[in-house]
Amino acid sequence: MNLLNVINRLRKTTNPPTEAKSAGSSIVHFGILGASRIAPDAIIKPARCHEEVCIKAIAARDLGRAAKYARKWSIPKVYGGQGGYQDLVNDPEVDAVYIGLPNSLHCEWTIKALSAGKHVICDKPVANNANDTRRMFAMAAEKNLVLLEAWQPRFHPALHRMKDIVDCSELGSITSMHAHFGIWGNVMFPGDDIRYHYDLGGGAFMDLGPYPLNVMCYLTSSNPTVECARAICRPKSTQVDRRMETRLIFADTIPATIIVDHALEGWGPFRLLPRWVKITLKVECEGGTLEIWNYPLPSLWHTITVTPKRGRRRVERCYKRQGDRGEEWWSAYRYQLEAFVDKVKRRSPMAWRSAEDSINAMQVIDAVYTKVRLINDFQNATDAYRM
Ligand SMILES: NC(=O)C1=CN([C@@H]2O[C@H](COP(=O)(O)OP(=O)(O)OC[C@H]3O[C@@H](n4cnc5c(N)ncnc54)[C@H](OP(=O)(O)O)[C@@H]3O)[C@@H](O)[C@H]2O)C=CC1
Ligand SMILES: O=C1OC[C@@H](O)[C@H](O)[C@H]1O
Repeated sequence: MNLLNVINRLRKTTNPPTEAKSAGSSIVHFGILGASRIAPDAIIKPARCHEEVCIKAIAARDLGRAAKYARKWSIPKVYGGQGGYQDLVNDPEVDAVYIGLPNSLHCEWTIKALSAGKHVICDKPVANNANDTRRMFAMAAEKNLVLLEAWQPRFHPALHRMKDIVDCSELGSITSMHAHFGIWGNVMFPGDDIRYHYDLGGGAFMDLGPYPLNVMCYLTSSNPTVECARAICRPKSTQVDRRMETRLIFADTIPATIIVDHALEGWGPFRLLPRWVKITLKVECEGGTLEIWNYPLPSLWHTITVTPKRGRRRVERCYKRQGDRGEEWWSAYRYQLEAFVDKVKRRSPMAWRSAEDSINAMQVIDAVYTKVRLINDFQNATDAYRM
């Protein structure tokens, strides 16, 4: 590992080069709903370096905000005001819609986009609950359109490498798993952030839980039952979890713990020293342990540490797999876009997150909230969008 190479890779990951676009009709034109913070990383920059993708339009609730965002990111069409989102969804020049709205709006706008005949990438968690998730994917299937929950680590080679290590005989069967995803939310997000509002589908487990949960489902090729859960709510809230601790059982026998936290404790004397993030995942196996650091954003930097009971400990990194498409500097979002376009074009993607993956994960999220009795009048939201 050479520091200059790492810096060069990171520079391209965060600011990718612009690819020449392929001829007209083969391009997938995207519209973006919401001038969100995540859209540049999730779709705008990946589109820049995908020869078959162009960003055609942006819609924001406020036209001025949409126009400013469009200027910043060189997006040709702008929609705003009360009907702005629907106007974008109706635009005949838009083939696919990226949804980076608050969680409580994912179902409504996915259904509206699918109804207008658009393919959809909807950010994680794909909905507020499993019922809505089922309806969204049923409609995508009925309309023969692609719907993808944007949980981007699933597309990154680092996770594929982990899965290979688990599936080969080197460490034997998994015996338990432990994950922690905590962030210093007070500094990273404003006090009125969407993550802190019950009505917008907020909560630490809604926001951070999908990462460790989905990795564990992927590694074990199974869905867990929820044994117990404990929530600590945000100050002055009885509905929005600041921290959630859960115990799950995968494949009937594998115990797992997941802790997510939007207000990570500090460290050192009196825990006064700040800590930005805590992202650990440890997989205990009969023949040793497997750990990954930075499973949420592996394209920035990650380590996969393999510690066999017999044999030497080693540290691996995997940004591109031999024989697969991709570049070392591709972000997980770029790998995700590659797969999405492959699906839209009826080609075989290198990896995929299926409807079942998303529905099953949402069922677990529902079950966690039910355990801590924070659930939930989310289900009521369903009626408003019933077709
Ligand atoms: N996959 C990933 O790596 C990540 C995924 N996410 C997911 O992306 C989504 C958006 O997150 P993030 O970009 O951080 O959020 P932001 O708050 O930056 O963006 C949310 C957007 O939603 C729109 N919006 C519509 N209705 C409302 C409302 N009532 N209140 C607030 N905003 C509203 C706003 O758009 P407008 O411009 O129209 O006002 C705003 O731009 C979430 O689902 C989150 O879980 C977030 C971070 C990382
Ligand atoms: O998806 C996400 O990933 C990173 C987190 O910091 C953020 O809260 C979340 O929305």
